[in-house]
Amino acid sequence: MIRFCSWQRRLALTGGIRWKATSSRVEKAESSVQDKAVKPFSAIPSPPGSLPFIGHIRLLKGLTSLSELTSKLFKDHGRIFRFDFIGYSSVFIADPSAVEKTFRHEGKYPSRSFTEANVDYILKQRNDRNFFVFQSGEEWRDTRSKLGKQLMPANVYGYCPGFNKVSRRFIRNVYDVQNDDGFVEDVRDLIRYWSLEVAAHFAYGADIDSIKNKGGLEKEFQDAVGGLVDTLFDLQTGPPLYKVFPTKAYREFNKYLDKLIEIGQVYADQYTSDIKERAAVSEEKFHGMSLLEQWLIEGKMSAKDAISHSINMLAAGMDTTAHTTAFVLYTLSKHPEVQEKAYKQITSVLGDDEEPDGDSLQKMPYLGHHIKETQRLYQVTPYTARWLETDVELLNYHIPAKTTIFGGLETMGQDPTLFKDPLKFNPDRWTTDDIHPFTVLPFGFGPRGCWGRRFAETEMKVLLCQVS
Ligand code: HEM
Repeated sequence: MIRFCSWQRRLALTGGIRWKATSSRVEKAESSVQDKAVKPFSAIPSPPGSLPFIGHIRLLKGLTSLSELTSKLFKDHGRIFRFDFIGYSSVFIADPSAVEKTFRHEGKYPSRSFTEANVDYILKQRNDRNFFVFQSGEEWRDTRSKLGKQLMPANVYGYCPGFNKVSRRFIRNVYDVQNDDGFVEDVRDLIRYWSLEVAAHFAYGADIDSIKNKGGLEKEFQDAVGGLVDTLFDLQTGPPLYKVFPTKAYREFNKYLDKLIEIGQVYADQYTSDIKERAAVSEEKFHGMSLLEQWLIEGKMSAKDAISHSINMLAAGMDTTAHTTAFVLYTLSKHPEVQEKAYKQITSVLGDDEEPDGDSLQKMPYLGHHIKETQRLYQVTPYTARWLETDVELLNYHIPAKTTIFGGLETMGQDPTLFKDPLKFNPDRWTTDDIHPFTVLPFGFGPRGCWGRRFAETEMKVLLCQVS
């Protein structure tokens, strides 16, 4: 097994803020639940100093991680607090039953937040509304229904041979950067290459060697995805001045999106040129074909839409999976007992030189528990988000319709009232402990939940098998 150094300090970029609930916080939360009278929205605890229209915007100044701020606010206010921001109020909750209730009220067209409308506005200006993650209402529902078939287990498992190949290449790359003592200092770039290569495999059927192609399209793609995510953050957390003039964030968002579309088109031209000849395929052959090929062959959407959705999958799956995988390897390196258990399970299912496929992966539940436990402590997104069309009552407070409700995943994942010994890394808790299902939701929930969950979990399990 490859030995990884522990890189906790350097990797704790977005999550990993640890704190212990103080008794006053828990008491405060419990007392509010015990008081049965429903209180008005204005009574929800909130940081002081909210100004007209801009609200608490001053608290965002100089912030590099929103979760840093919200962890503090949960500590200060308990399980629910209100945050005012450019004319809107959002509510943050750290209670699994309240998170569940929010999802149960999400309606036919779940929406993540009012900021979706901001992105929708920009896409309308571009006359470019076929990006799945940003779609809403009937348009979103229609797209999602057209993409259902590709999520079937047989289809996802059909990519295992490609995932194995890319994972073997990752290991070879890791060996290349090992030091004389057999340790690897920093594998973040290699993990990002791996996640781009697996995503390019299922999205386009591309076989990319990022190290060999250094400086090529892959690097441009990664930079564009990173840039897009950063500008999205700026667009969503600043006043919508781009409606008045093209702000820097607005121009950059468009620049990165144009770049992604350009690269998607290059991949599409390169890897689907023989699509017409392959149009008559049996169901069995269909599995294992790239997403783009399948969508083009199915013909339920235009080629332009199919290309946009394939870029969307690549972009949505790349950094999320890389981040999670970095921490999966980190927790593996930190906990020899976890390595041992994973190794035993893998070798009890796979023979020498045998590679994992859908059947064998299903016989390795421990790998799933290891991933889930990693996600409990090291979240990609520290919140779930929903914007409801109807009023709802949460934790004895009235929440009016059209309020964004954020579920504090990071806070709940480390809450000692929800997890025994919460800072202990223990994958076995997922078989033994009684855990509320809405406490750890790294992929969100429901019809608007992560489209690529099965892809991500399969890729990571294949990598774990290859690493052992
Ligand atoms: C460990 C890796 C990943 C994590 C942690 C993750 C997490 C998430 C989360 C939290 C959401 C929002 C869900 C909600 O609002 O309920 C989401 C949405 C989405 N994810 Fe992932 N994701 C991962 C990998 C992937 C991959 C590999 C793909 C593509 C194959 C993908 C495609 C999407 C898409 C398209 C959406 C938007 C779905 C919609 O709006 O209907 N994700 N993801």
